[in-house]
Amino acid sequence: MNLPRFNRILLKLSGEVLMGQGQFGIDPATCDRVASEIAAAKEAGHELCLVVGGGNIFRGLAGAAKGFDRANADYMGMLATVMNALAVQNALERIGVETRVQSAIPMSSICEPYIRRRAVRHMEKGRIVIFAAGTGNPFFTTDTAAALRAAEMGCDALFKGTSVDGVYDADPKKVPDAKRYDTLSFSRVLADDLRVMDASAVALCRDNNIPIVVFNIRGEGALTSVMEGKGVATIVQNAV
Ligand SMILES: Nc1ncnc2c1ncn2[C@@H]1O[C@H](COP(=O)(O)OP(=O)(O)OP(=O)(O)O)[C@@H](O)[C@H]1O
Ligand SMILES: O=c1ccn([C@@H]2O[C@H](COP(=O)(O)O)[C@@H](O)[C@H]2O)c(=O)[nH]1
Repeated sequence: MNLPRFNRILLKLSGEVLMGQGQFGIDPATCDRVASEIAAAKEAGHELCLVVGGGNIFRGLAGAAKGFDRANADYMGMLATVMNALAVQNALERIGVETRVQSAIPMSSICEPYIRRRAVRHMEKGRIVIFAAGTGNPFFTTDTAAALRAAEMGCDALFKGTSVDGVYDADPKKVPDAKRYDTLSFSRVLADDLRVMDASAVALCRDNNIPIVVFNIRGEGALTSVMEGKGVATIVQNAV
């Protein structure tokens, strides 16, 4: 599909994708591949910031289902996103891309605390800012953190790099003949309860008029082609 060219982009990287072919944890080769595609997007003139998920390590809801206190489990999930952020930072810096990690939960020995104006300044200097620890609050996810940071950083679009190639009329992992959309409106996603992203994240993007591009980031070159406005993706935006 043809996507408009977006200048400042928040890329939400699924934690699960960082597992590569594994079942858990962080695959260094996958981090390297994603990093080189991010570097190519930067070279092509995009301004980028990242929010990294934690699903490859720990999800609060899954922890709560096993008996952990929900808020505690969510804090564990947020800590998982910090590990992923450091892994992605490492991969980017190995290929010469300047980065800063900012965490919504201050941990000053490891990274900077989240300070919006400082993050904006880093971006103006051409650094890629990696936002860790989600929103810093339990009962949220990194999708909502991505929408929040996209709004705060004045991004033109939120790209959700995940393990499905767009938004379907039902979960394609459960319904094999689900139909994929090329474009659809925020209100349709919410009304039809399409769960590729949290409703709170979708509503935040709708209210701030930030289009969401959902694409599969697992394939070699997937990020590059979607950044170039090609490839398979679904764009969710306000009805025109
Ligand atoms: N209508 C739908 N269209 C597309 N995907 C859907 C839909 N409903 C549910 N999904 C599911 O949403 C998932 C993507 O979102 P999810 O929140 O699980 O992961 P993520 O945010 O990419 O990663 P992580 O939690 O690992 O950081 C897909 O794997 C897909 O199975
Ligand atoms: O703002 C936030 C963001 C995340 N969490 C917790 O972290 C995990 C991992 O994030 P994913 O979005 O699932 O990748 C999430 O399951 C929550 O438990 C949070 O509490 N607040």
